[in-house]
Amino acid sequence: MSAGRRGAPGADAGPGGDAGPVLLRGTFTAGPGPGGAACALALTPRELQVRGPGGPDAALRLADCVGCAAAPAAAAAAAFSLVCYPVRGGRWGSPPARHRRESTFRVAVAPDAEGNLRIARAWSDKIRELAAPAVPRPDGVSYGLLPRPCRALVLLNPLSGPGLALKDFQAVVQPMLAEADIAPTVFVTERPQHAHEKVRDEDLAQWDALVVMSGDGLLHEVVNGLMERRDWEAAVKKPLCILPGGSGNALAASINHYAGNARAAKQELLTNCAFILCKGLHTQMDLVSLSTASGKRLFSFLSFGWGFISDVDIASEKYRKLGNARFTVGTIQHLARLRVYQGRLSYLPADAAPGAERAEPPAPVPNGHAGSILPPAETEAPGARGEGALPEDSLLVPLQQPVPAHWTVVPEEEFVFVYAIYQSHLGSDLLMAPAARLHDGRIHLFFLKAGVTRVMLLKLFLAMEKGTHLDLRCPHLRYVPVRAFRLEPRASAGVMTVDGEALACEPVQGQVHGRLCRVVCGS
Ligand SMILES: Nc1ncnc2c1ncn2[C@@H]1O[C@H](COP(=O)(O)OP(=O)(O)OP(=O)(O)O)[C@@H](O)[C@H]1O
Repeated sequence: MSAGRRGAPGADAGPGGDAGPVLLRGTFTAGPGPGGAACALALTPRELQVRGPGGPDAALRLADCVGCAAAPAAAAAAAFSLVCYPVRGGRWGSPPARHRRESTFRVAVAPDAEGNLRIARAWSDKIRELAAPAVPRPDGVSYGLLPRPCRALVLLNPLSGPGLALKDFQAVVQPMLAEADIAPTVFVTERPQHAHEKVRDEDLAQWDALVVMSGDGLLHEVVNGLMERRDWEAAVKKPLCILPGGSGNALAASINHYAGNARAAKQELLTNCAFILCKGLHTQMDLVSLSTASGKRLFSFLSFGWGFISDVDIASEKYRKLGNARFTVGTIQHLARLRVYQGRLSYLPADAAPGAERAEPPAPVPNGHAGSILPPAETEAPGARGEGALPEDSLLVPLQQPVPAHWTVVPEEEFVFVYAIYQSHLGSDLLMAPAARLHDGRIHLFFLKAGVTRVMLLKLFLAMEKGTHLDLRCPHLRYVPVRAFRLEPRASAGVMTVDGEALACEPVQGQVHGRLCRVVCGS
Protein backbone atom coordinates (compact mmCIF):
# COMPACT_ATOMS: atom_id res chain seq x y z
CA MET A 1 0.00 0.00 0.00
CA SER A 2 1.31 3.40 -0.79
CA ALA A 3 -0.84 5.54 1.45
CA GLY A 4 -0.57 3.99 4.86
CA ARG A 5 -1.37 5.23 8.35
CA ARG A 6 1.69 6.56 10.11
CA GLY A 7 2.76 8.51 13.13
CA ALA A 8 3.02 12.30 13.01
CA PRO A 9 4.81 13.65 9.93
CA GLY A 10 8.52 13.33 10.44
CA ALA A 11 7.99 10.96 13.34
CA ASP A 12 10.41 8.48 11.87
CA ALA A 13 12.61 11.18 10.45
CA GLY A 14 16.27 11.42 11.16
CA PRO A 15 19.10 9.00 10.65
CA GLY A 16 17.96 5.42 11.09
CA GLY A 17 14.25 6.29 10.60
CA ASP A 18 12.29 4.24 8.05
CA ALA A 19 11.59 7.09 5.68
CA GLY A 20 14.83 9.02 6.22
CA PRO A 21 15.31 12.62 7.31
CA VAL A 22 12.72 15.31 6.64
CA LEU A 23 13.93 17.46 3.73
CA LEU A 24 10.98 19.86 3.45
CA ARG A 25 8.23 20.72 5.87
CA GLY A 26 5.16 22.96 5.36
CA THR A 27 1.50 23.49 6.16
CA PHE A 28 -0.78 23.85 3.17
CA THR A 29 -4.42 23.04 2.38
CA ALA A 30 -5.81 20.07 0.48
CA GLY A 31 -7.05 20.64 -3.07
CA PRO A 32 -6.36 23.50 -5.50
CA GLY A 33 -9.14 25.85 -4.33
CA PRO A 34 -9.50 27.91 -1.15
CA GLY A 35 -11.30 26.40 1.83
CA GLY A 36 -9.55 22.99 1.86
CA ALA A 37 -8.55 21.27 5.08
CA ALA A 38 -5.15 22.19 6.48
CA CYS A 39 -2.43 19.56 5.97
CA ALA A 40 0.96 19.37 7.59
CA LEU A 41 3.41 17.92 5.05
CA ALA A 42 6.83 16.43 5.55
CA LEU A 43 8.91 15.29 2.61
CA THR A 44 11.52 12.60 3.20
CA PRO A 45 13.68 10.84 0.59
CA ARG A 46 11.12 8.05 0.31
CA GLU A 47 7.69 9.51 1.00
CA LEU A 48 5.45 12.52 1.39
CA GLN A 49 3.87 12.35 4.82
CA VAL A 50 0.52 14.09 5.14
CA ARG A 51 -1.27 14.88 8.41
CA GLY A 52 -4.80 16.24 8.15
CA PRO A 53 -6.66 17.98 10.96
CA GLY A 54 -7.73 15.06 13.15
CA GLY A 55 -7.73 12.77 10.13
CA PRO A 56 -5.47 9.76 9.69
CA ASP A 57 -1.90 10.39 8.62
CA ALA A 58 -0.98 9.14 5.18
CA ALA A 59 2.30 8.53 3.44
CA LEU A 60 2.55 8.77 -0.33
CA ARG A 61 5.43 6.58 -1.48
CA LEU A 62 7.63 8.41 -3.94
CA ALA A 63 8.44 5.09 -5.61
CA ASP A 64 4.80 5.14 -6.82
CA CYS A 65 4.97 8.75 -8.06
CA VAL A 66 5.25 9.39 -11.82
CA GLY A 67 5.12 13.17 -11.81
CA CYS A 68 4.62 16.38 -9.91
CA ALA A 69 3.82 19.86 -11.22
CA ALA A 70 3.28 23.33 -9.77
CA ALA A 71 0.94 26.04 -11.09
CA PRO A 72 -0.58 29.37 -10.00
CA ALA A 73 -3.92 29.08 -8.22
CA ALA A 74 -6.77 31.51 -7.54
CA ALA A 75 -6.46 34.34 -5.02
CA ALA A 76 -2.69 34.86 -5.32
CA ALA A 77 -2.01 31.28 -4.24
CA ALA A 78 -0.22 28.41 -6.01
CA ALA A 79 -0.63 24.64 -5.94
CA PHE A 80 1.39 21.52 -6.57
CA SER A 81 -0.01 18.14 -7.55
CA LEU A 82 1.66 14.79 -7.46
CA VAL A 83 0.37 11.76 -9.31
CA CYS A 84 1.02 8.32 -7.84
CA TYR A 85 0.06 4.85 -8.99
CA PRO A 86 0.03 2.83 -5.76
CA VAL A 87 -0.68 -0.88 -5.82
CA ARG A 88 -4.05 -1.71 -4.33
CA GLY A 89 -5.20 -5.18 -3.37
CA GLY A 90 -7.53 -6.78 -5.88
CA ARG A 91 -11.15 -7.31 -5.00
CA TRP A 92 -12.88 -10.66 -5.25
CA GLY A 93 -9.64 -12.54 -5.69
CA SER A 94 -8.28 -10.41 -8.55
CA PRO A 95 -4.54 -9.71 -8.25
CA PRO A 96 -3.31 -6.39 -6.80
CA ALA A 97 -2.96 -3.66 -9.43
CA ARG A 98 -1.81 -0.05 -9.77
CA HIS A 99 -4.42 2.72 -9.59
CA ARG A 100 -4.08 6.44 -10.20
CA ARG A 101 -4.15 8.76 -7.21
CA GLU A 102 -3.65 12.52 -7.60
CA SER A 103 -2.97 14.68 -4.54
CA THR A 104 -3.04 18.49 -4.78
CA PHE A 105 -1.92 20.94 -2.12
CA ARG A 106 -2.65 24.67 -2.15
CA VAL A 107 0.15 26.98 -1.10
CA ALA A 108 -0.98 30.34 0.35
CA VAL A 109 1.71 31.10 2.88
CA ALA A 110 3.67 33.85 1.10
CA PRO A 111 2.37 37.44 0.86
CA ASP A 112 2.16 37.34 -2.96
CA ALA A 113 1.45 35.01 -5.90
CA GLU A 114 5.10 34.91 -6.96
CA GLY A 115 6.27 33.81 -3.51
CA ASN A 116 3.63 31.06 -3.33
CA LEU A 117 4.55 29.78 -6.80
CA ARG A 118 8.20 29.72 -5.80
CA ILE A 119 7.37 27.52 -2.78
CA ALA A 120 5.08 25.24 -4.83
CA ARG A 121 7.85 24.83 -7.43
CA ALA A 122 10.44 24.04 -4.77
CA TRP A 123 8.20 21.22 -3.50
CA SER A 124 7.35 19.84 -6.95
CA ASP A 125 10.99 19.98 -8.13
CA LYS A 126 12.15 18.15 -5.01
CA ILE A 127 9.38 15.54 -5.26
CA ARG A 128 10.26 14.87 -8.92
CA GLU A 129 13.93 14.56 -8.06
CA LEU A 130 13.26 12.10 -5.21
CA ALA A 131 10.72 10.11 -7.25
CA ALA A 132 13.32 9.23 -9.91
CA PRO A 133 14.44 5.64 -9.33
CA ALA A 134 17.92 5.07 -7.94
CA VAL A 135 20.13 3.76 -10.74
CA PRO A 136 21.55 0.39 -9.63
CA ARG A 137 25.27 -0.09 -10.18
CA PRO A 138 25.86 -3.84 -10.10
CA ASP A 139 29.13 -5.16 -11.51
CA GLY A 140 29.17 -5.42 -15.27
CA VAL A 141 25.54 -4.40 -15.90
CA SER A 142 24.65 -0.91 -17.03
CA TYR A 143 21.45 0.85 -15.98
CA GLY A 144 20.30 4.30 -17.09
CA LEU A 145 17.40 6.73 -16.75
CA LEU A 146 15.35 8.28 -19.54
CA PRO A 147 15.80 12.07 -19.65
CA ARG A 148 12.99 14.55 -18.84
CA PRO A 149 11.44 15.83 -20.95
CA CYS A 150 11.62 12.56 -22.90
CA ARG A 151 10.89 12.17 -26.61
CA ALA A 152 9.38 8.78 -27.39
CA LEU A 153 8.59 7.31 -30.79
CA VAL A 154 5.63 4.98 -30.23
CA LEU A 155 5.23 2.26 -32.87
CA LEU A 156 1.69 0.97 -32.63
CA ASN A 157 0.03 -1.89 -34.50
CA PRO A 158 -3.70 -1.10 -34.54
CA LEU A 159 -4.54 -4.70 -35.42
CA SER A 160 -2.49 -6.46 -32.75
CA GLY A 161 -4.30 -8.65 -30.25
CA PRO A 162 -7.98 -7.80 -29.89
CA GLY A 163 -7.48 -4.63 -31.99
CA LEU A 164 -7.65 -2.17 -29.10
CA ALA A 165 -4.05 -0.92 -29.09
CA LEU A 166 -4.82 2.62 -30.30
CA LYS A 167 -7.83 3.06 -28.04
CA ASP A 168 -5.94 1.70 -25.01
CA PHE A 169 -2.94 3.86 -25.77
CA GLN A 170 -5.08 7.00 -25.86
CA ALA A 171 -7.15 6.08 -22.81
CA VAL A 172 -4.57 4.49 -20.49
CA VAL A 173 -1.05 5.35 -21.58
CA GLN A 174 -1.14 8.88 -23.00
CA PRO A 175 -2.40 10.57 -19.79
CA MET A 176 0.27 8.75 -17.75
CA LEU A 177 3.03 9.82 -20.15
CA ALA A 178 1.87 13.45 -19.96
CA GLU A 179 2.09 13.30 -16.16
CA ALA A 180 5.62 11.92 -16.43
CA ASP A 181 6.81 14.53 -18.97
CA ILE A 182 7.19 11.98 -21.76
CA ALA A 183 6.11 13.32 -25.16
CA PRO A 184 4.96 10.50 -27.46
CA THR A 185 4.90 10.69 -31.24
CA VAL A 186 2.68 7.86 -32.45
CA PHE A 187 3.51 5.96 -35.63
CA VAL A 188 0.62 3.66 -36.55
CA THR A 189 1.79 0.72 -38.66
CA GLU A 190 -0.17 0.04 -41.83
CA ARG A 191 1.29 -3.33 -42.83
CA PRO A 192 3.78 -6.01 -41.82
CA GLN A 193 7.40 -4.76 -41.98
CA HIS A 194 6.30 -1.13 -41.66
CA ALA A 195 7.89 -0.75 -38.20
CA HIS A 196 11.02 -2.58 -39.41
CA GLU A 197 11.48 -0.11 -42.27
CA LYS A 198 10.65 2.88 -40.07
CA VAL A 199 13.37 2.19 -37.47
CA ARG A 200 15.87 1.03 -40.11
CA ASP A 201 15.66 4.39 -41.88
CA GLU A 202 14.83 6.71 -38.98
CA ASP A 203 17.06 9.51 -37.67
CA LEU A 204 17.22 8.07 -34.16
CA ALA A 205 18.84 11.18 -32.67
CA GLN A 206 15.33 12.67 -32.45
CA TRP A 207 14.22 10.03 -29.93
CA ASP A 208 15.15 9.14 -26.38
CA ALA A 209 13.21 5.86 -26.47
CA LEU A 210 11.44 3.59 -28.95
CA VAL A 211 8.16 2.35 -27.51
CA VAL A 212 6.27 -0.56 -29.04
CA MET A 213 2.56 -0.70 -28.24
CA SER A 214 1.67 -4.05 -29.70
CA GLY A 215 2.45 -7.73 -29.36
CA ASP A 216 5.92 -9.24 -29.37
CA GLY A 217 5.83 -9.52 -33.19
CA LEU A 218 6.17 -5.79 -33.70
CA LEU A 219 9.11 -5.57 -31.29
CA HIS A 220 10.75 -8.38 -33.26
CA GLU A 221 10.46 -6.17 -36.34
CA VAL A 222 11.91 -3.20 -34.48
CA VAL A 223 14.91 -5.14 -33.13
CA ASN A 224 15.70 -6.52 -36.59
CA GLY A 225 15.18 -3.13 -38.24
CA LEU A 226 17.74 -1.65 -35.84
CA MET A 227 20.17 -4.52 -36.46
CA GLU A 228 19.94 -3.88 -40.20
CA ARG A 229 21.34 -0.35 -39.87
CA ARG A 230 24.99 0.35 -40.60
CA ASP A 231 25.15 2.03 -37.19
CA TRP A 232 23.40 -0.95 -35.52
CA GLU A 233 25.77 -0.99 -32.59
CA ALA A 234 24.68 2.48 -31.45
CA ALA A 235 21.10 2.11 -32.70
CA VAL A 236 20.41 -1.02 -30.69
CA LYS A 237 21.40 0.81 -27.52
CA LYS A 238 18.42 3.15 -27.88
CA PRO A 239 16.16 2.15 -24.97
CA LEU A 240 13.23 0.03 -26.14
CA CYS A 241 9.98 -0.28 -24.26
CA ILE A 242 7.14 -2.74 -24.71
CA LEU A 243 3.56 -1.82 -23.87
CA PRO A 244 1.26 -4.83 -24.19
CA GLY A 245 -1.24 -4.44 -27.02
CA GLY A 246 -1.05 -7.95 -28.44
CA SER A 247 -2.49 -11.28 -27.44
CA GLY A 248 0.54 -12.99 -25.91
CA ASN A 249 2.54 -10.04 -24.56
CA ALA A 250 5.33 -12.30 -23.30
CA LEU A 251 8.05 -9.66 -22.89
CA ALA A 252 5.64 -7.28 -21.14
CA ALA A 253 4.63 -10.07 -18.74
CA SER A 254 8.31 -10.92 -18.15
CA ILE A 255 9.25 -7.32 -17.38
CA ASN A 256 6.24 -7.06 -15.06
CA HIS A 257 7.48 -10.23 -13.32
CA TYR A 258 11.11 -9.03 -13.03
CA ALA A 259 9.77 -5.80 -11.46
CA GLY A 260 8.34 -7.93 -8.64
CA ASN A 261 4.72 -7.26 -9.60
CA ALA A 262 1.95 -9.82 -9.23
CA ARG A 263 0.80 -11.54 -12.41
CA ALA A 264 -1.31 -9.17 -14.48
CA ALA A 265 -3.05 -9.17 -17.84
CA LYS A 266 -4.99 -6.76 -20.05
CA GLN A 267 -5.38 -3.21 -18.66
CA GLU A 268 -3.60 -4.02 -15.38
CA LEU A 269 -0.53 -5.26 -17.27
CA LEU A 270 -0.71 -2.23 -19.55
CA THR A 271 -0.89 0.14 -16.55
CA ASN A 272 2.06 -1.63 -14.87
CA CYS A 273 4.17 -1.40 -18.06
CA ALA A 274 3.22 2.24 -18.67
CA PHE A 275 4.16 2.96 -15.05
CA ILE A 276 7.54 1.29 -15.60
CA LEU A 277 8.04 3.51 -18.68
CA CYS A 278 7.08 6.62 -16.67
CA LYS A 279 9.73 5.78 -14.07
CA GLY A 280 12.24 5.55 -16.95
CA LEU A 281 14.82 3.04 -15.72
CA HIS A 282 16.45 1.01 -18.50
CA THR A 283 19.04 -1.73 -18.65
CA GLN A 284 20.68 -4.21 -20.99
CA MET A 285 18.90 -7.17 -22.56
CA ASP A 286 20.37 -10.25 -24.22
CA LEU A 287 19.58 -11.03 -27.84
CA VAL A 288 19.89 -14.39 -29.54
CA SER A 289 21.32 -14.51 -33.04
CA LEU A 290 19.61 -17.17 -35.17
CA SER A 291 20.99 -18.44 -38.48
CA THR A 292 19.00 -20.65 -40.81
CA ALA A 293 20.13 -23.14 -43.46
CA SER A 294 18.72 -20.90 -46.19
CA GLY A 295 21.04 -18.13 -44.99
CA LYS A 296 18.81 -15.84 -42.91
CA ARG A 297 20.19 -14.20 -39.83
CA LEU A 298 17.68 -12.92 -37.30
CA PHE A 299 17.93 -11.36 -33.86
CA SER A 300 15.47 -12.55 -31.29
CA PHE A 301 14.71 -11.20 -27.80
CA LEU A 302 12.18 -13.74 -26.62
CA SER A 303 12.04 -17.24 -28.01
CA PHE A 304 12.58 -19.78 -30.73
CA GLY A 305 10.15 -22.67 -31.00
CA TRP A 306 9.27 -25.75 -32.96
CA GLY A 307 6.47 -28.28 -32.52
CA PHE A 308 3.37 -28.10 -30.36
CA ILE A 309 3.80 -24.61 -28.86
CA SER A 310 4.73 -22.99 -32.17
CA ASP A 311 1.86 -24.70 -33.97
CA VAL A 312 -0.60 -23.46 -31.35
CA ASP A 313 0.87 -19.95 -31.57
CA ILE A 314 0.54 -19.70 -35.34
CA ALA A 315 -2.72 -21.65 -35.78
CA SER A 316 -4.47 -19.62 -33.08
CA GLU A 317 -3.69 -16.28 -34.74
CA LYS A 318 -7.16 -16.39 -36.28
CA TYR A 319 -8.56 -16.10 -32.73
CA ARG A 320 -6.53 -12.96 -32.03
CA LYS A 321 -9.69 -11.10 -30.99
CA LEU A 322 -9.85 -13.40 -27.93
CA GLY A 323 -6.61 -11.92 -26.63
CA ASN A 324 -4.61 -14.28 -24.43
CA ALA A 325 -7.46 -16.84 -24.40
CA ARG A 326 -6.53 -17.67 -28.00
CA PHE A 327 -3.72 -19.91 -26.68
CA THR A 328 -6.11 -21.90 -24.47
CA VAL A 329 -8.43 -22.53 -27.43
CA GLY A 330 -5.46 -23.44 -29.64
CA THR A 331 -3.99 -25.78 -27.01
CA ILE A 332 -7.22 -27.71 -26.64
CA GLN A 333 -7.57 -28.03 -30.41
CA HIS A 334 -3.99 -29.22 -30.87
CA LEU A 335 -4.13 -31.66 -27.97
CA ALA A 336 -6.77 -33.58 -29.89
CA ARG A 337 -4.34 -34.16 -32.78
CA LEU A 338 -1.07 -34.42 -30.91
CA ARG A 339 1.86 -34.83 -33.33
CA VAL A 340 5.46 -35.96 -33.08
CA TYR A 341 8.21 -33.84 -34.68
CA GLN A 342 11.40 -35.54 -35.82
CA GLY A 343 14.80 -33.93 -35.82
CA ARG A 344 18.16 -33.61 -34.09
CA LEU A 345 18.71 -31.20 -31.23
CA SER A 346 22.17 -30.21 -29.98
CA TYR A 347 23.26 -27.58 -27.50
CA LEU A 348 26.16 -26.01 -25.64
CA PRO A 349 25.25 -26.16 -21.92
CA ALA A 350 25.55 -22.83 -20.10
CA ASP A 351 27.66 -24.46 -17.41
CA ALA A 352 30.13 -26.05 -19.85
CA ALA A 353 33.65 -25.41 -18.57
CA PRO A 354 34.68 -21.90 -19.61
CA GLY A 355 37.02 -22.06 -22.55
CA ALA A 356 35.76 -25.51 -23.60
CA GLU A 357 34.78 -24.02 -26.92
CA ARG A 358 38.33 -22.82 -27.37
CA ALA A 359 39.74 -26.35 -27.08
CA GLU A 360 38.55 -26.93 -30.58
CA PRO A 361 38.35 -23.49 -32.15
CA PRO A 362 35.48 -23.44 -34.62
CA ALA A 363 35.54 -21.36 -37.75
CA PRO A 364 32.88 -18.88 -36.64
CA VAL A 365 29.94 -18.38 -38.92
CA PRO A 366 30.12 -15.22 -41.02
CA ASN A 367 28.59 -12.04 -39.65
CA GLY A 368 26.16 -11.39 -42.49
CA HIS A 369 23.54 -8.69 -42.19
CA ALA A 370 20.36 -8.90 -40.19
CA GLY A 371 17.50 -10.43 -42.11
CA SER A 372 19.70 -11.06 -45.15
CA ILE A 373 21.05 -14.15 -46.85
CA LEU A 374 24.46 -15.13 -45.52
CA PRO A 375 27.35 -15.53 -47.95
CA PRO A 376 28.91 -19.01 -48.27
CA ALA A 377 30.88 -19.99 -45.15
CA GLU A 378 34.29 -19.52 -46.74
CA THR A 379 33.71 -15.94 -47.93
CA GLU A 380 33.85 -12.92 -45.69
CA ALA A 381 30.61 -11.13 -45.03
CA PRO A 382 30.29 -7.66 -46.54
CA GLY A 383 31.55 -5.09 -44.08
CA ALA A 384 32.63 -7.88 -41.75
CA ARG A 385 35.49 -5.81 -40.40
CA GLY A 386 34.12 -2.34 -40.92
CA GLU A 387 31.13 -0.31 -39.81
CA GLY A 388 27.99 -2.42 -39.91
CA ALA A 389 29.68 -5.77 -39.16
CA LEU A 390 27.28 -7.71 -37.00
CA PRO A 391 28.41 -9.51 -33.85
CA GLU A 392 30.21 -12.73 -34.64
CA ASP A 393 28.60 -16.02 -33.59
CA SER A 394 31.79 -17.28 -31.99
CA LEU A 395 30.16 -20.38 -30.46
CA LEU A 396 28.74 -21.70 -33.74
CA VAL A 397 30.23 -23.53 -36.68
CA PRO A 398 28.57 -23.45 -40.12
CA LEU A 399 25.40 -25.51 -40.29
CA GLN A 400 26.94 -27.79 -42.91
CA GLN A 401 29.49 -29.00 -40.32
CA PRO A 402 28.78 -31.22 -37.32
CA VAL A 403 28.42 -29.40 -34.01
CA PRO A 404 31.67 -29.08 -32.00
CA ALA A 405 32.58 -32.18 -29.96
CA HIS A 406 31.98 -30.50 -26.58
CA TRP A 407 28.31 -29.86 -27.44
CA THR A 408 25.59 -32.23 -26.22
CA VAL A 409 23.58 -34.05 -28.86
CA VAL A 410 20.17 -35.22 -27.60
CA PRO A 411 19.98 -39.00 -28.30
CA GLU A 412 16.22 -39.01 -28.90
CA GLU A 413 15.05 -37.56 -32.19
CA GLU A 414 11.28 -37.43 -31.65
CA PHE A 415 9.78 -34.44 -29.86
CA VAL A 416 6.44 -32.90 -29.02
CA PHE A 417 8.10 -29.51 -28.81
CA VAL A 418 11.45 -27.79 -28.61
CA TYR A 419 11.30 -24.33 -27.09
CA ALA A 420 14.22 -22.01 -26.44
CA ILE A 421 13.11 -19.04 -24.33
CA TYR A 422 15.25 -16.20 -22.99
CA GLN A 423 12.64 -14.36 -20.90
CA SER A 424 10.51 -15.73 -18.09
CA HIS A 425 7.10 -15.68 -19.77
CA LEU A 426 5.71 -17.46 -22.80
CA GLY A 427 2.48 -15.45 -22.52
CA SER A 428 0.96 -13.18 -19.90
CA ASP A 429 -0.15 -16.19 -17.84
CA LEU A 430 2.54 -18.72 -18.75
CA LEU A 431 5.66 -18.58 -16.60
CA MET A 432 7.84 -20.97 -18.57
CA ALA A 433 11.35 -20.04 -17.38
CA PRO A 434 11.07 -18.67 -13.83
CA ALA A 435 14.86 -18.34 -13.56
CA ALA A 436 15.27 -16.23 -16.70
CA ARG A 437 16.34 -12.59 -16.44
CA LEU A 438 16.87 -9.82 -18.99
CA HIS A 439 20.64 -10.22 -19.08
CA ASP A 440 21.44 -13.65 -17.67
CA GLY A 441 23.43 -14.65 -20.78
CA ARG A 442 21.35 -17.82 -21.10
CA ILE A 443 18.93 -19.51 -23.44
CA HIS A 444 16.47 -21.57 -21.38
CA LEU A 445 16.00 -24.65 -23.53
CA PHE A 446 12.97 -26.88 -22.94
CA PHE A 447 12.16 -29.98 -24.92
CA LEU A 448 9.37 -32.47 -24.52
CA LYS A 449 10.17 -35.92 -25.85
CA ALA A 450 7.62 -38.03 -27.71
CA GLY A 451 5.61 -40.51 -25.64
CA VAL A 452 4.10 -37.97 -23.24
CA THR A 453 0.39 -38.45 -22.64
CA ARG A 454 -2.19 -35.79 -23.47
CA VAL A 455 -3.16 -35.64 -19.80
CA MET A 456 0.44 -34.92 -18.74
CA LEU A 457 0.81 -32.30 -21.48
CA LEU A 458 -2.30 -30.55 -20.21
CA LYS A 459 -1.02 -30.77 -16.63
CA LEU A 460 2.27 -29.21 -17.71
CA PHE A 461 0.53 -26.22 -19.29
CA LEU A 462 -1.74 -25.76 -16.28
CA ALA A 463 1.27 -25.87 -13.94
CA MET A 464 3.08 -23.36 -16.16
CA GLU A 465 0.59 -20.70 -15.06
CA LYS A 466 2.44 -20.71 -11.74
CA GLY A 467 5.81 -21.77 -13.14
CA THR A 468 5.67 -25.12 -11.35
CA HIS A 469 5.73 -27.40 -14.42
CA LEU A 470 9.22 -28.72 -13.61
CA ASP A 471 7.97 -29.76 -10.14
CA LEU A 472 5.76 -32.34 -11.87
CA ARG A 473 8.98 -34.23 -12.70
CA CYS A 474 7.60 -35.34 -16.05
CA PRO A 475 10.23 -37.76 -17.43
CA HIS A 476 9.59 -36.51 -20.96
CA LEU A 477 10.25 -32.84 -20.19
CA ARG A 478 13.86 -31.65 -20.13
CA TYR A 479 15.10 -28.23 -19.20
CA VAL A 480 18.67 -27.10 -19.70
CA PRO A 481 20.14 -23.59 -19.66
CA VAL A 482 22.39 -23.25 -22.72
CA ARG A 483 24.42 -20.65 -24.57
CA ALA A 484 23.87 -22.03 -28.05
CA PHE A 485 21.78 -24.66 -29.76
CA ARG A 486 21.17 -26.27 -33.12
CA LEU A 487 17.95 -27.86 -34.37
CA GLU A 488 17.88 -29.94 -37.56
CA PRO A 489 14.30 -30.97 -38.39
CA ARG A 490 13.99 -34.07 -40.54
CA ALA A 491 11.14 -32.69 -42.65
CA SER A 492 10.48 -29.19 -43.90
CA ALA A 493 6.72 -29.39 -43.34
CA GLY A 494 5.37 -27.30 -40.50
CA VAL A 495 6.48 -24.09 -38.96
CA MET A 496 8.96 -22.69 -36.49
CA THR A 497 8.51 -19.48 -34.55
CA VAL A 498 10.84 -16.65 -33.61
CA ASP A 499 9.45 -14.25 -31.01
CA GLY A 500 6.03 -15.70 -31.88
CA GLU A 501 6.39 -14.96 -35.61
CA ALA A 502 6.36 -17.77 -38.19
CA LEU A 503 9.56 -18.99 -39.77
CA ALA A 504 9.88 -21.69 -42.47
CA CYS A 505 10.90 -25.04 -41.01
CA GLU A 506 14.59 -25.71 -41.74
CA PRO A 507 17.85 -26.27 -39.83
CA VAL A 508 18.49 -23.40 -37.43
CA GLN A 509 21.15 -22.61 -34.90
CA GLY A 510 21.51 -19.79 -32.45
CA GLN A 511 23.67 -18.32 -29.75
CA VAL A 512 23.10 -15.75 -27.07
CA HIS A 513 24.73 -12.33 -27.32
CA GLY A 514 24.71 -10.95 -23.81
CA ARG A 515 23.48 -7.42 -23.14
CA LEU A 516 23.27 -6.40 -26.78
CA CYS A 517 20.30 -4.04 -26.56
CA ARG A 518 18.56 -1.94 -23.91
CA VAL A 519 15.06 -2.15 -22.55
CA VAL A 520 12.98 -0.15 -20.09
CA CYS A 521 12.60 -2.16 -16.89
CA GLY A 522 11.29 -1.90 -13.34
CA SER A 523 13.54 -1.20 -10.38
N1 LIG B 1 -1.26 -2.50 -39.82
C1 LIG B 1 -0.92 -3.78 -39.88
N2 LIG B 1 -1.67 -4.64 -40.59
C2 LIG B 1 -1.37 -5.95 -40.64
N3 LIG B 1 -0.32 -6.52 -40.00
C3 LIG B 1 0.46 -5.70 -39.29
C4 LIG B 1 0.21 -4.31 -39.18
N4 LIG B 1 1.14 -3.77 -38.39
C5 LIG B 1 1.96 -4.78 -38.01
N5 LIG B 1 1.55 -5.94 -38.55
C6 LIG B 1 2.11 -7.30 -38.35
O1 LIG B 1 1.29 -8.01 -37.44
C7 LIG B 1 2.03 -9.06 -36.86
C8 LIG B 1 1.57 -9.35 -35.44
O2 LIG B 1 1.76 -8.24 -34.66
P1 LIG B 1 1.93 -8.29 -33.09
O3 LIG B 1 2.85 -9.34 -32.66
O4 LIG B 1 2.27 -6.93 -32.71
O5 LIG B 1 0.47 -8.64 -32.56
P2 LIG B 1 -0.13 -10.03 -32.06
O6 LIG B 1 0.34 -11.15 -32.91
O7 LIG B 1 -1.59 -9.82 -31.97
O8 LIG B 1 0.42 -10.14 -30.61
P3 LIG B 1 1.24 -11.29 -29.89
O9 LIG B 1 2.56 -11.37 -30.61
O10 LIG B 1 1.36 -10.82 -28.49
O11 LIG B 1 0.43 -12.50 -30.02
C9 LIG B 1 3.48 -8.63 -36.97
O12 LIG B 1 4.15 -9.59 -37.74
C10 LIG B 1 3.45 -7.32 -37.71
O13 LIG B 1 4.41 -7.30 -38.73
